[in-house]
Amino acid sequence: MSKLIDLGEREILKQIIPRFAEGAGDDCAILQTSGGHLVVTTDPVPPPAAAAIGGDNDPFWMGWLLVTINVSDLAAAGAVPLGFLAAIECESERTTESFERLLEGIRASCAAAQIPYVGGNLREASRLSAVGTAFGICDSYSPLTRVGAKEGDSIISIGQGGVFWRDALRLLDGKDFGPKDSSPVFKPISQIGFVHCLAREHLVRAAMDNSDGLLPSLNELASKNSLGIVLNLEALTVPGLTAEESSNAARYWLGWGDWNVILAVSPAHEDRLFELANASKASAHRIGRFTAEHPGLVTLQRGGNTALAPRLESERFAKDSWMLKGVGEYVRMLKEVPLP
Ligand SMILES: Nc1ncnc2c1ncn2[C@@H]1O[C@H](COP(=O)(O)OP(=O)(O)O)[C@@H](O)[C@H]1O
Ligand SMILES: Cc1ncc(C[n+]2csc(CCOP(=O)(O)OP(=O)(O)O)c2C)c(N)n1
Ligand SMILES: [Mg+2]
Repeated sequence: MSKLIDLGEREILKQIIPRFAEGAGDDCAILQTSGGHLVVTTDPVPPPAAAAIGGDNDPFWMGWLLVTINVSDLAAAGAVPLGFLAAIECESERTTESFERLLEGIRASCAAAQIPYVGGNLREASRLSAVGTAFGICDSYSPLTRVGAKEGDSIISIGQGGVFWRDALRLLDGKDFGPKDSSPVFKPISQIGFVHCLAREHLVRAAMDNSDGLLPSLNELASKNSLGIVLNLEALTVPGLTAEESSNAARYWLGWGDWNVILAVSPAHEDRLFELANASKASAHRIGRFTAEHPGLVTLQRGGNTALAPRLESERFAKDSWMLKGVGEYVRMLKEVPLP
């Protein structure tokens, strides 16, 4: 009898789930209604980096992250947010003050994402955990999915990369990283405010959020679209780096934590996309392109040097998952993966 760990999360989602659920396999479920497409997603919150890396156990950060994780999937679908629900399990001995900090985090993150916090569930348990559900709508246009990229399309990140690991590594080294309120280590922000503007104008061929990290997301896009991807490491710049840090800029982009949406965009639509991004003060970066060569694979390029992208997975139910060993193992991998 085989076990889930023999398959790993990706194979479970590929081989088992589709036999039971319709339409699984994208960032959101999509339901057609008379008023457009309803877009729905649900995800639990892991131990927030605020605690795991920042050593700050205020439940506010967990509430904040719960919303960002879910809303980021809505952003990837190009949806406009409609409502958020939180199913919370909590110890009966927890103070009301601590419980309210969790709710304050949810409320503040919902306000930042402009999504109303409209309900959820509450029951007692031996430890605090929460699962979010977010609803959105694409009224007069189709939701974005991971499939649809064409050879020659540009890969554009909506959202700045690398800031999470710039700050996280400073924190782990005991250095100053600025105010908690403006760092994605504590207050990660999704791209929900902007991606729908692009979807509405049909400027995007495929999209996915980078919640598992940039490299796994690019691998998934390459695989789902049967195309190769070339990631241009020189395009992966990070603001505010010291001279010492600047040689690691590309590396900082590769891990999870920045909550960006990665797009496939026809070169014909790029000018309009950057025009809209400027007008909305959204951050957009052309970081690579889709190719017909090496379908399913991601190649890293720096000048004339190229190399196959290393494995930097956050796969659940996997024997080699860093999640079994803790975030320190991920930090080690991120610092050590060989790059051209
Ligand atoms: N228990 C489940 N039942 C049905 N579909 C599922 C289940 N777990 C995951 N899926 C589907 O598999 C896909 C991938 O899930 P997941 O990795 O959680 O996506 P994301 O990383 O965007 O949160 C999604 O389409 C999701 O709806
Ligand atoms: C502030 C913060 N940012 C990022 C992380 C890391 N992180 C949060 S959710 C997640 C897994 C991916 O999330 P999602 O794709 O939404 O869920 P899943 O695929 O596990 O269902 C990771 C690696 C963290 N723990 N804390
Ligand atoms: Mg999920």
